[in-house]
Amino acid sequence: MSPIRFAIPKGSLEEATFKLLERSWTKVNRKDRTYRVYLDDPNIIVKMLRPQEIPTLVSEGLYDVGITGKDWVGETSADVEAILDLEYGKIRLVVAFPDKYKYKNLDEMIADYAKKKKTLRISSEYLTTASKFLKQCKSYKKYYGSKDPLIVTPWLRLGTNKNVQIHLSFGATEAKPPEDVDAIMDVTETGTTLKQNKLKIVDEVLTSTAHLIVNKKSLRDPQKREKIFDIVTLMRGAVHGRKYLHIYLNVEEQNLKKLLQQIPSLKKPTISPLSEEGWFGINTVILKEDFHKLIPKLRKIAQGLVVHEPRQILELEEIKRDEEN
Ligand SMILES: Nc1ncnc2c1ncn2[C@@H]1O[C@H](COP(=O)(O)OP(=O)(O)OP(=O)(O)O)[C@@H](O)[C@H]1O
Ligand SMILES: O=P(O)(O)OC[C@H]1O[C@H](OP(=O)(O)OP(=O)(O)O)[C@H](O)[C@@H]1O
Repeated sequence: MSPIRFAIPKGSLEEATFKLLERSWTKVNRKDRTYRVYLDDPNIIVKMLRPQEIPTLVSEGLYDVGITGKDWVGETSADVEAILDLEYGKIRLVVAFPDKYKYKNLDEMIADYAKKKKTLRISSEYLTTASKFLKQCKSYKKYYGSKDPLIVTPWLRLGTNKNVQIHLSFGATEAKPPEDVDAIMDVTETGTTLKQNKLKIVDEVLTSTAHLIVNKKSLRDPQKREKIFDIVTLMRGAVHGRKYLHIYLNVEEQNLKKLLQQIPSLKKPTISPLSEEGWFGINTVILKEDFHKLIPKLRKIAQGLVVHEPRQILELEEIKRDEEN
């Protein structure tokens, strides 16, 4: 079988991606400056690329699988299957402008600029998302109909509506208003950069997290499909595992029933007799967020609590069902 080609993101998703790979496979080696990564599986060839390029590379079949932000899958309109939400790299794509402006949202700004015949300039890395967002604004439709906003890049200009312009940003987008542009469409995580640049969020365009994406043709190839589902299984186990704790505790027989009424589990807790009569060991997997709520109860009826963070929790039945569909 030809190996599976796997593209992973370089940049702000990089660190969390490596953490997840390390939980999913047992060895992850990285060769500095070559952007090549080696897993303990010779049938997976991994390379680091910019997340903005990954959806197109996967849709064109240069890579079978990739990790990138869902925002860039939409921006590039790549025909790929977003098979697994990896639940990190959580951001909001928002429209923002100087907090001293009186407009409540972009729609109001479009209307006012149109009335005053002023050119509206927006800076963004997300050219198609910005264009689509503008075109669905009520006042844009009212003043400009279905005309495409002018997209300005150093190489190309697209669209006919010179009154509303989207300028390609190469970064530091928040620094541009009010002198260079009137508004921005940019990613925010904590909101700090916007605040420090005295900008306010006026519209939320989308939210995004990192996803595992797959080439649709590879998914139809029986051999590749098998291997892709191995990857999905391992990574889904790691994503799932992060949310749980594996706990082990000892309990006296007289408290066993009470404990079982209170303790959560994935299916049912395992009960094993200890070598001392009248005592039992309980093994169970609980949600991390439930742990602190359990402590006051456990303190009163259990002994010797051991807590582990599971590397992976593999819901094999569920994954098998997905694979068969
Ligand atoms: N804090 C963040 N800032 C920007 N993008 C983020 C952040 N957290 C996650 N992402 C995701 O990372 C992807 C963009 O990658 P990256 O941040 O490397 O590009 P960038 O914004 O051009 O930044 P840089 O040029 O600093 O590397 C998008 O899918 C985006 O949703
Ligand atoms: O809401 P916050 O937590 O402040 O984070 C958001 C900022 O982080 C990213 O910038 P990055 O550092 O990647 O630099 P860039 O502007 O060159 O993309 C993003 O483009 C925002 O500018």
